[in-house]
This record gives sequence, structure tokens and C-alpha cells, in this order.
Amino acid sequence: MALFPFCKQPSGPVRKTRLQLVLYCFLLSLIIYFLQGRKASVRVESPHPFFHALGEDSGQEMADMTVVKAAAPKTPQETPWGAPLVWGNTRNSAWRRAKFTQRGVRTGLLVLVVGTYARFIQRFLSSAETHFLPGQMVTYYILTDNPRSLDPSMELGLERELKVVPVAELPGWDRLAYRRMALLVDAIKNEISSEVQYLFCADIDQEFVAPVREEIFGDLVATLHPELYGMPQNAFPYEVEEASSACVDDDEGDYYYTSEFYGGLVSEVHRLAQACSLLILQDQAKGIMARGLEESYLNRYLIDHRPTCVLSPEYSCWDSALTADVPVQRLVSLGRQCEASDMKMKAQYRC
Ligand SMILES: CC(=O)N[C@H]1[C@@H](OP(=O)(O)OP(=O)(O)OC[C@H]2O[C@@H](n3ccc(=O)[nH]c3=O)[C@H](O)[C@@H]2O)O[C@H](CO)[C@H](O)[C@@H]1O
Ligand SMILES: [Mn+2]
Repeated sequence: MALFPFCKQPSGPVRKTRLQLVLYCFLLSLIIYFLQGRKASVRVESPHPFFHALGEDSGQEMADMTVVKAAAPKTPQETPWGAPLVWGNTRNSAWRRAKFTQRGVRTGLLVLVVGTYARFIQRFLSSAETHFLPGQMVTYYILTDNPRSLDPSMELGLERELKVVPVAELPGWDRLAYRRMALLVDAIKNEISSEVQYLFCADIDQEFVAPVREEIFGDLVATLHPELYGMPQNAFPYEVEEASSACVDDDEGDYYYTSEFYGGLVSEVHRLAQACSLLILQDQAKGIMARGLEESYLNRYLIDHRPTCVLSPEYSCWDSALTADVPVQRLVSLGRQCEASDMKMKAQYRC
């Protein structure tokens, strides 16, 4: 408990000496302290609904605690290793945007679209046209088994273009999870590396619903998973099977990242995709696959190569009892949103 809770600067005509004031405050605080007894009220705010369920954020009194802990900020600005943790509406983000709007960079936005997922293309692209790096030079790379699913071609904004990369793949995430990193490696090697400086990879079953601007630029960029944000490290669903190359030890890992949106400099994304596809291949040779599929290998890599820029769950979210509340939703996962919704919400999200 703070010992001087009610001390304020004196006002009015009577001026006391500094010593008198300190003594006065000390005595007053001491009286209040003993009147209240040794119980202190601690309010711990958790950003995750898991803690709401436990009632820990409802101002509940915790008995027998004599130290008041400052609640962790809801929107921390930095990771423990000093990388920016990005929330779009902060002063830090405004500063990052100002830094990047000066120079013209070309950015790629890559998606894999196989089978029935073609139904998400139009919505994804039109939302990206409005909200993804508006005013910047952007190339969309659509890796697809069916280039005709892009017809009729959409009219794109100035300095924006779309490239179709045909891939011979069968639908089904259980199968594609083995393949996406390898496809990414090939696409970068064949074309992308000479065309853009930054590359972001996204799930196609998403929609941009608010601006995602230059604050997202960094050498290696990863996004916090909205269901795991604010959870204790031992709740993260890392791979625990020792035989797997995605295995994470108890004492490892800072955050749990989503595989729905990540990126950075092309060279960094290439390195990431190459390493992850190798880990996946090694497991495939043993006949195993990590529990979180591709996401487990991504998390393994990001423990060994910490991102230089971490995006908050504003950049990967949906409404459900399990996802963190964020100041602004920017990139929404329609697939997961639709899975988590009742009929009314499904209609609202046009599932
Ligand atoms: C297929 C599947 O089990 N999806 C589940 C998976 O979502 P995920 O978001 O993990 O996977 P997803 O279904 O969005 O697939 C990842 C990405 O692969 C691409 N893709 C995937 C499959 C396909 O047939 N064609 C294709 O193009 C597409 O870009 C998609 O966005 O986990 C979620 C919860 O965590 C939900 O349970 C989803 O239903
Ligand atoms: Mn998805």
C-alpha cells in the first residue's frame, strides 16, 4: 500500500515548511493505513476473456496482499526484447507511418486460394484496396489452382497490380498446411524477390475492416494470436512432442503468433518460409505433423528469430468469447468468425 495516498501540494495563504508538510502527510497516511487494516485492494486487469471468466478483472478484492501491483498496460508498446508492439491508433504508430510514407516502397500481399476458398477472393481484395496500405504501391500475388476464379478482373487503384501464380494443389487445409511454406519459397524465388521490398502473407478467408498502414513495416513482422494474447506462457499451444521439429521447451517462447498474417522484408520472409518448410519436411519424413499444423512451425521459427515488429491482435481478430478485446479491429478472420457465430451474427458477417 502506498504510504502517502492523500498528499497534495498546499494552496492558500498559509505556507508550511517542507518538513511540517512531510510530517503531516506521514501521520495522516499512517492513521489511514491502520484504520484500513492490512488488507489491500488489488485490481488486476487482464486483456483476455479467460481472466474475465475467472472474475479477476471485476475489481474483486484479494485479501492479504500488502503490495499494490500496477496493472499491466492494456496496449503495451514494446515487447520484452524491445521490438515495437503495434496498435494502429497510438502515437508510436503515427510516428512509424510518418517514417515510411516518405519513401516509395513496393509491397506484396500474398494469398493462397485453392478450391472452394475462391469464394473469399473478391471480398478480400476489395477490402484490401480500401484498407491495406492505401496510397502505397502494392502487388497482390494470388497463388491459385484456378486462375479463372479471378474473373471478372477487379479494377485496382493507382500503383496497385495483381499477379496470378498458378499452383497445382488439391484443396483441404490438412493437405495445404504441408505445402503453403514451400509454395511461398518458390514464389519468392521465381518472381517476388525482384519485384517488391516487403511481403505480407495472409489467409484469404479474411477481410480488412479498418486501415492497415505503414505502421506494420518491419524486417520480420508477426501478429499476436487473438485467442492467446494475454494468456500465461504455459497456456500457449506450442508443439510439445519431442520428436517434432516444432517442439518448444517449457522455458521457451514469449508470445503465440497466428499464421493468418505475417511478413517483413522479402529476404526475411524467404528465410522464414525456407526454414519452416524444412522443419515440416523433416516431420513429414518421420510421419508426424505438429498439433497446430503450419502455425506450430511458424512459432518455433519465431522463438529462434524474434520478430523485429509485433502486430497486436488488431491485425488478426474476430468476435468470440475467447478473443481479446482490441481498441480497433483491422483484419478480421471471416472463417473463424463464422465458425464462432450464431445465426444472427453469421448473417451480419455475410458468412
Ligand atoms: C479448413 C479448416 O480446417 N479451417 C479451420 C482452421 O482455420 P485456419 O485459419 O487455420 O485455416 P484456413 O481454413 O483459413 O486455411 C488457411 C488458408 O489456406 C488456404 N486454403 C485452405 C484450405 C483450402 O481448401 N483452400 C485454401 O486455399 C486459404 O488461404 C486459407 O485462408 O482453423 C480454424 C480454427 O482455428 C477453423 O477450425 C477453420 O475451420
Ligand atoms: Mn483462416
